[in-house]
Amino acid sequence: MPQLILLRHGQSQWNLENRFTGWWDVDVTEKGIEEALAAGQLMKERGIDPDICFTSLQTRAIKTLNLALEEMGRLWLPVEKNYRLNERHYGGLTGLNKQETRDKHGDEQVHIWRRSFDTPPPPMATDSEFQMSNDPRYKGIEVPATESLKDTIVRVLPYWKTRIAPELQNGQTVLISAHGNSLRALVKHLSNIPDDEITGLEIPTGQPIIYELDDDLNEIEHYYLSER
Ligand SMILES: O=C(O)[C@@H](CO)OP(=O)(O)O
Repeated sequence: MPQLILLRHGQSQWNLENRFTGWWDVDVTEKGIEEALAAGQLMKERGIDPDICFTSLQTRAIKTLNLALEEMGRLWLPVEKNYRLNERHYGGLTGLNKQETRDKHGDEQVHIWRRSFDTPPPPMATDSEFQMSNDPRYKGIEVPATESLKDTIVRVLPYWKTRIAPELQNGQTVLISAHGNSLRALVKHLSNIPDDEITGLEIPTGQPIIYELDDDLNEIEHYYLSER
């Protein structure tokens, strides 16, 4: 039966500083490194044995994957990186402190920006210091100015359908190292979660989530590996 492992990157520098991050490329912290190593150790202990891995174009997810794979003795596994697994683009909020933004705009407005299904944050200015449009990794890709969770789902799902699902259907065990919102997109799809419920799901950093799937990739069950 196909098995899928979802892993959110370990704590990032801007998770620690409580700043809106999105497509800005921050590294993992010391704690994030420890979380990634612990995730790898846990997967190794429990006999989780991926055949192929997918990740985003962002350092925090790539590094988490590499640290976990090293711990598992699996640095040699094939890894495919794609911007479609990136975090949701946080638009003009990128770089701002989440608490300061609440103090300025109110809890309700910030909650809408963070957790509404289809209301995107204000767009990022073209001359923002956090603009990623000219970053070489996004050559040929239209970097969004902002994204809602709905927009993120629209970008993630075609990649799931064309690249990831076929690997699972071929009997490969797949490990995906990604981000809070790109993983929400996948979890929503896999577990059939309604629009108004998925925004309430908080995915912890560095905790492998196992999806056991049937041959049509319908969920049989899912669980946090640490809880089994
Ligand atoms: O800042 C971000 O990019 C994300 C993930 O850390 O935050 P949020 O919890 O608001 O989706």
